[in-house]
Amino acid sequence: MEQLILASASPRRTELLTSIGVSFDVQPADIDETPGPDETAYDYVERLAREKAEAVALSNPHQLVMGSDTSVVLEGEILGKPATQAEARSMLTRLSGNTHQVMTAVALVGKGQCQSVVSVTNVTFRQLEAGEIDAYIATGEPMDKAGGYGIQGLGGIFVTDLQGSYSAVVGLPLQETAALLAQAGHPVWRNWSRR
Ligand SMILES: Cc1cn([C@H]2C[C@H](O)[C@@H](COP(=O)(O)OP(=O)(O)OP(=O)(O)O)O2)c(=O)[nH]c1=O
Repeated sequence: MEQLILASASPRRTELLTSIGVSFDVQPADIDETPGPDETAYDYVERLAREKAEAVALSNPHQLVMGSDTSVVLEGEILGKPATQAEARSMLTRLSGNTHQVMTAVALVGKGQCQSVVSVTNVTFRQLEAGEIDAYIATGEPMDKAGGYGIQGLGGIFVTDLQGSYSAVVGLPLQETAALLAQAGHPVWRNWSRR
């Protein structure tokens, strides 16, 4: 198959895509991530995933390129990666005791075409104590993650319920990603070997 390029700087996405037996190159995309004035969170993550893939496809026209975006959405509001510790504190305080959505889009660009999917997962946090929020921020874990937490790390102790795709919360919905690749004529299982 044509070489697949993952247009992402996220170490979680590299790990997740590797875990389903796909081989690929990594080429992060640098795009403007400002939401449009009336853009819904759903449309926003889909557009960003597509624009990341398209940006990298420009210089790799004969390759398949995958882009993805994850946003945490609370009452319709997009919470991206916190820029400061104060912003992380404010996000975690708002997520405390509430249910939010994690929206992760994946887009696959090849031969001038783009296919995309959006996965929506409901995640519920218990009430968080102010002291534990501060201790969590001091670990550094929130800073490169949408919504200011990592479910796969220390942040896992905040989660009381999850409805949807765990892998999508970490950064890439595995079922949907494999389905996109299969649709493009590259079922992931063709590369599987004994392990
Ligand atoms: C909610 C949540 C997000 N995240 C991460 C996944 C993504 O890496 C990040 C969301 O930011 P993104 O902007 O989607 O991705 P990124 O900037 O890390 O990488 P790129 O745009 O180059 O693909 O948050 C977790 O690792 N665990 C979680 O529980």
